[in-house]
Amino acid sequence: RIGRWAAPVESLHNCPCPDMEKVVLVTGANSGIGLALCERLLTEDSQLLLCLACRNMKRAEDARSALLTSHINAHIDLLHLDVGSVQSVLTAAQEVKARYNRIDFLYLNAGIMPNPQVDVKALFKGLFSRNVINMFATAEGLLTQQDRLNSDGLQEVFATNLFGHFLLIRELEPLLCPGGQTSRIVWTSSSNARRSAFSIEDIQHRNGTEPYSSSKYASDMLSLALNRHKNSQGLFSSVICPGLVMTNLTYGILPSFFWTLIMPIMWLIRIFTNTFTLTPYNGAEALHWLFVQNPESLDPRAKYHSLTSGLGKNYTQSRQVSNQRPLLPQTLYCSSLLYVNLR
Ligand SMILES: NC(=O)C1=CN([C@@H]2O[C@H](COP(=O)(O)OP(=O)(O)OC[C@H]3O[C@@H](n4cnc5c(N)ncnc54)[C@H](OP(=O)(O)O)[C@@H]3O)[C@@H](O)[C@H]2O)C=CC1
Ligand SMILES: CC(C)=CCC[C@@H](C)[C@H]1CC[C@H]2C3=C(CC[C@]12C)[C@@]1(C)CCC(=O)C[C@@H]1CC3
Repeated sequence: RIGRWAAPVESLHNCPCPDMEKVVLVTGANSGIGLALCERLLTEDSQLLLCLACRNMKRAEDARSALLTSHINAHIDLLHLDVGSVQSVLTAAQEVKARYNRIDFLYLNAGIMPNPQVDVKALFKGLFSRNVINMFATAEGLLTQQDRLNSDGLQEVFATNLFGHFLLIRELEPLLCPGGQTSRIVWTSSSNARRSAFSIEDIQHRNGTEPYSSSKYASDMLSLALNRHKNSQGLFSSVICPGLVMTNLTYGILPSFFWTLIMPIMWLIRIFTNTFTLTPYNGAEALHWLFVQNPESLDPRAKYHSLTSGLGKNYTQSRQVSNQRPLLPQTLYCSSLLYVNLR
């Protein structure tokens, strides 16, 4: 399995899509940043074949209807995918292989942060420290989560944010870079990704209280490793950070009325950090920006940040992924392969 990447000719069948139409699959496409991305992609390219991969088909249908109101002739497919379930990923990948002959863009956007807790004491202490801007940009030291085991016996955050997506990539290998074309993978990571939250001895973050931060750091490292292994075959992986965005995920941290109350403060903070993108449209900036870039011009070690200035201007900035342990991407990649092959 490890050596399998190029598309066998016999897998190129039953394709409903004309040759020039880009096939784009987005996980977690029914709300927040994923849905905003879909809207922006359809505005950018009306010829797209867009596949919304979602765990809840009612929400997926609603998202498709919303997208079709502004893009009447858009080609939008739905796919049932619970990225946190091994069986669902395998079934969904089979379905994708039956429907399409290639994937041009795979946006790995679905993500969870279960039972988040804000450390109010650390927040107040941070407000009066020199580290205040960094604290607002990265939430360092502010957030913990309570993870649990899923029905596959994996930690839920690891399974959803990282492993399910890695398994999906592996299963979709035959559709990536067929016939020498390029394919792109884009991970929605986070400024909350922190090296110190990740341990190769505890990949699933069973024993800690920052599984979200850990899983996002791991996705940064996996993307690095994918680039090392697959760039020469035409597969390019990128990670983005959407900033702080008001979505269901953030409404799980603090209630929406509280966010509405402190909105003026957040606009003020935006002047100093630019990372308070706040709307899903703004947060999807880097995801959209990558769509229109030539992959060969991208830095494989970069993390692309969606930023919004105090005056509301959106832009994308690249910063280096922090990797102070050069062997980590490789080790994580091999460990993930092991997980996939042991499933
Ligand atoms: N909001 C923010 O400030 C930031 C968000 N991010 C990242 O952005 C990404 C999108 O999140 P955001 O838009 O904010 O939040 P949302 O909760 O609005 O979106 C998350 C999406 O992922 C889907 N999802 C969750 N679990 C699964 C699963 N097991 N299988 C399939 N789909 C699933 C959700 O589906 P459902 O509706 O069914 O729950 C939803 O569509 C996440 O990866 C998040 O970590 C990163 C940095 C900041
Ligand atoms: C006055 C004010 C803005 C109070 C809010 C304090 C905190 C709740 C936020 C400060 C920085 C935020 C942040 C996130 C969540 C909410 C904060 C901790 C994220 C962790 C959300 C998910 C991510 O992936 C990154 C975000 C970084 C910043």
